[in-house]
Amino acid sequence: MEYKRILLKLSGEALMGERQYGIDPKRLAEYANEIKEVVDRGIEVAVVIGGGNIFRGLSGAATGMDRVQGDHMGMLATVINGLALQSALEQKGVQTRLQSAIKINEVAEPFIRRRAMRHLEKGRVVIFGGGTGNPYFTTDSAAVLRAIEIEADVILKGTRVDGIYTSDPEKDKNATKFDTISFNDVLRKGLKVMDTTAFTLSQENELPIVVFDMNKKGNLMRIISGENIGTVVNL
Ligand SMILES: Nc1ncnc2c1ncn2[C@@H]1O[C@H](COP(=O)(O)OP(=O)(O)OP(=O)(O)O)[C@@H](O)[C@H]1O
Ligand SMILES: O=c1ccn([C@@H]2O[C@H](COP(=O)(O)O)[C@@H](O)[C@H]2O)c(=O)[nH]1
Repeated sequence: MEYKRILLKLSGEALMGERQYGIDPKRLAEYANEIKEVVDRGIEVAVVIGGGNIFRGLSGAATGMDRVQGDHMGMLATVINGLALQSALEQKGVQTRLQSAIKINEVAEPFIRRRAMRHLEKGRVVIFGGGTGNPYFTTDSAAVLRAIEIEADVILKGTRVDGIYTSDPEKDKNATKFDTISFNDVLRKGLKVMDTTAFTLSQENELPIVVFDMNKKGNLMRIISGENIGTVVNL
């Protein structure tokens, strides 16, 4: 299928590059290049970015912090990453808007669906920060929610693994990769590459997801050009 409007989910953790914490400017610039290539092709691009390189609510809860408080910190972390990506894209001459699900008006526009769609029509990259704006969710769920709202053709989940495997490939070296898999199979087999809420929402709205390795140069453009890389999750 030829994509006109995509929702790209970027992992916050991947932004660390070789570091243990925070943002690697080299990795950020690489991601900006990948996105620019696609924008220059006339594809409308929205981005949801994670916050795992800075803070996750669950990690906070594990050390005794109130979960909701931790989730608020996690959502703020995604805004920080959104600002960094915005800056990296603008350095390359790509027009962008950052919209946040939590009000932080001095630094980002509030999320307004119609406005986001208008930005996309004008060729601006719209970065959605703040996740869904609610605790107990993840940015994977935010990615699916925003993709449905803006009527994206597909969710491209760019991560550090090259697709969905029979089990976590970072833990099991015998794991094998799926080229395609149904939502039902992902859920039945309990595959963990995205959370269940995100997969279920995508399935109910018949929105396909492609999981692919974002750290390999040119991969985003390969998907746009119709190459079969990564794993396609469909009905
Ligand atoms: N069956 C599986 N196939 C592929 N990857 C899997 C599987 N099970 C678990 N994973 C793990 O899922 C992760 C992919 O998710 P991703 O990199 O987006 O992390 P994330 O926690 O969502 O990032 P962030 O929170 O920083 O945005 C990989 O680290 C991979 O090891
Ligand atoms: O809708 C949301 C999205 C995110 N959070 C919190 O932010 C962190 C970082 O997001 P990741 O998806 O893990 O990258 C997440 O751990 C949550 O604590 C949220 O509360 N609501």
